[in-house]
Amino acid sequence: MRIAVAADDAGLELKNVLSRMLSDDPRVTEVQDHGVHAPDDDRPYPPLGIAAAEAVARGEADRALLICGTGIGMCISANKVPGIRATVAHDAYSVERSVKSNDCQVLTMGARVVGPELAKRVVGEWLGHTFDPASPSAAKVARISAYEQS
Ligand SMILES: O=C(CO)[C@H](O)COP(=O)(O)O
Repeated sequence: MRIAVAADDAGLELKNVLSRMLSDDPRVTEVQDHGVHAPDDDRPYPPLGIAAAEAVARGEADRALLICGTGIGMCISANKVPGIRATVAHDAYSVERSVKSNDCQVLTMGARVVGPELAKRVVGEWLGHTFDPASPSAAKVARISAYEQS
């Protein structure tokens, strides 16, 4: 699985922790880091999250993991990219349903909301879930896509 990651300065430290974890995970074949890379880089979250979400939309990454202070700004930004379904989540059940019910390709987290150990646990679980296009949820997700395309 190819994962695009991005964070603003509030999320940089957690992004680095999670990127290292992803790089060590055998399920992950590539981590694409869209920045920021230094704590004095104060670029705002929208272009960073949008760049990572666009990589998913173009098929260059399978999923994206985006970090800001709350995860909310990254989530709103990523959801503006056509074809992207992004969610903020900090718990195991929500990340599971975000994939299995909603076919979300983007997970966003808040570095000011969740600690690194819980975040690592939740991201590890996230990697293990896949969407079943034959499930009853698929028709509901298709309704979202149809609205977007109309
Ligand atoms: O959490 C953020 C956006 O949702 C971001 O890290 C900080 O945004 P700000 O409160 O507007 O500075």
